[in-house]
Amino acid sequence: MSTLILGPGAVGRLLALHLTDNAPVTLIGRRPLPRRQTLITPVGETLSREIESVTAATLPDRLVERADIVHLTTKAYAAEGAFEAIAPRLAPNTPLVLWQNGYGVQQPISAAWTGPVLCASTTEGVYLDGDARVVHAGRGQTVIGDLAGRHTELAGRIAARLSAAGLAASAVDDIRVRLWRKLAVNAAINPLVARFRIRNGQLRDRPFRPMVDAAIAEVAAIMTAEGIAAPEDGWPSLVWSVVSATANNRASMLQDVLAGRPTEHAAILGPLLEAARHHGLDTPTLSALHAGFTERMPL
Ligand SMILES: NC(=O)C1=CN([C@@H]2O[C@H](COP(=O)(O)OP(=O)(O)OC[C@H]3O[C@@H](n4cnc5c(N)ncnc54)[C@H](OP(=O)(O)O)[C@@H]3O)[C@@H](O)[C@H]2O)C=CC1
Ligand SMILES: CC(C)(CO)C(=O)C(=O)O
Repeated sequence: MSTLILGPGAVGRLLALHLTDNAPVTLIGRRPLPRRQTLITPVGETLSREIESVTAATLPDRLVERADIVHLTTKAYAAEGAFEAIAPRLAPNTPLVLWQNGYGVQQPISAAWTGPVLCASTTEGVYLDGDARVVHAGRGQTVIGDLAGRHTELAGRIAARLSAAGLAASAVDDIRVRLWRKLAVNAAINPLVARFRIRNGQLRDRPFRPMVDAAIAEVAAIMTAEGIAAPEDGWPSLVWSVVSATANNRASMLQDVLAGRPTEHAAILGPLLEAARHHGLDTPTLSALHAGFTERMPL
């Protein structure tokens, strides 16, 4: 049996380099990658492995036939298109794990795919350094579950496989809540730091602090309406503690903007705005941030 990893970016290669010692792994990307891939661990050690890399067009039948799991590790905006390119060739009961941030692809792909669809939410921190190196900047935790709570045992097996490979993971029965909570924090931080091209910690200063507070208030109202319980100390405390803990970070959305790549604003702000519309809530701050990404309007 073998593992297919669709989307050979930072998360995809982190998984590949950890899982390859226990089972054959293939990376599927948009272009061939060097076979020899190197991981820089959080303590600065290097670990190199030979990993087969193909594209959807060159993916051989022998690998599709043997695949017992697909990890989908593209950005949210690319996930559905990437999966559609290989889905017709997979056995219809092949388990799929979605690693995207936000809540943009989890529902449509869960509804469309015939096999079990698990969602992963991770706090691992990882980035690419060229085509042959991936830097594991910070260890995190991954939680895995499916939206309907029908595949708990499978989620447990996948989490155990990841943990055995060195990536701490556990199965959960409330993955929807976990994804929304992460989205809530990302929505209060990422669009603002990307819009103003600042590090996370600068949000604590004027003129940004009131903007974060306004975003948090809107996010909190949406979470309440969606039935997502607030964290014990409240949303402001959670968001400001993440800002402090990541003060020196250039958040992922800012890195995308600086690199001229598309951002994941639709997967992060989109579901919040849709929920706000559904519940009749006003979202001037989140709407202006969303419009800034989609229409290039001033905030
Ligand atoms: N990096 C991190 O620390 C964390 C990331 N996440 C989430 O994980 C997801 C992946 O992030 P990350 O790994 O950083 O993103 P990257 O941009 O590093 O990787 C995405 C990969 O997907 C590839 N890709 C795009 N389209 C296709 C396609 N049609 N077929 C196959 N491959 C494709 C890209 O290829 P190409 O090089 O050709 O563009 C790239 O290799 C995101 O949703 C992110 O928010 C969550 C927590 C932490
Ligand atoms: C929490 C935060 C904002 C840390 O930078 C993050 O998850 C990201 O960069 O996407």
